[in-house]
Amino acid sequence: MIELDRAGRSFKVKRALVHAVRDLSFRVEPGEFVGYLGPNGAGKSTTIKMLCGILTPTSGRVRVAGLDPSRRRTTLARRIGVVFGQRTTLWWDLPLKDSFELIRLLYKVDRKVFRERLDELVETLDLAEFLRTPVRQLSLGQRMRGDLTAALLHAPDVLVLDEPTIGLDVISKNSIRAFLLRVNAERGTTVLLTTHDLGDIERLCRRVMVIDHGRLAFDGSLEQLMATSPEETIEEVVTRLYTRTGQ
Ligand SMILES: Nc1ncnc2c1ncn2[C@@H]1O[C@H](COP(=O)(O)OP(=O)(O)OP(=O)(O)O)[C@@H](O)[C@H]1O
Repeated sequence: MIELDRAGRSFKVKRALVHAVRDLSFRVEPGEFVGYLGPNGAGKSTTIKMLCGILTPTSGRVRVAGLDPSRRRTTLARRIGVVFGQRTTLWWDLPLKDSFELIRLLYKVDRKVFRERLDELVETLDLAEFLRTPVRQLSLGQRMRGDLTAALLHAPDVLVLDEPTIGLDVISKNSIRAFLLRVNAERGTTVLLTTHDLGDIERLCRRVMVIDHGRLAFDGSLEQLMATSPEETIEEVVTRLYTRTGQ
């Protein structure tokens, strides 16, 4: 579903070249739920931007659902849903339901199918009482549930989440985590999740990839990650991994 083959992305900053992602190769199969970890500046957002077609790789190859994201961005948009926890993709001044209707029109989703999907998402994410509220008046947790709904209305095969639980309280976090597990289990949606919250990883991800300095530093199951140092907590294991690769 996701395939990177020696993908790289560099940026020219003044006269220097910053290698945000180097020689990155991995595959994510349909239905997997993968955590994508790494310290600040490791290259996670750059990877995600290449997956959505926002950034073109400067070397190597990226494929999502068999498509080259930067060349087939419009076609890919129908297969992928993306949530950036740090900023909304909803229309700031519009009531939530109007944002959803605009998404229906943009993706040309059949009215009846849309209604059914929206009803289900609104019920699961408990959004009914906020549908008429402008996005700018929503709390962070309410807004995040709105963003998740928006990302799933066109029933994508792949869901890419960039810090979807950032700033949320424990209750909101737990409800979003339960929702994501359900989407993955019931719809078979492939999920790639970037987070600094290791609770997200423990609760959600069967597989974990760690990137540092643009390179893959670990790729394996959560059990394998923990088995690298059985006495340690996940925070300790990840800290050690970040420190080691950061040297
Ligand atoms: N547009 C850009 N121009 C120049 N350098 C960039 C650009 N985007 C990212 N970088 C650099 O690439 C590296 C990787 O950045 P990226 O945003 O992918 O990291 P990240 O893992 O998402 O970090 P964080 O956890 O802090 O969000 C950093 O050194 C960053 O400064």
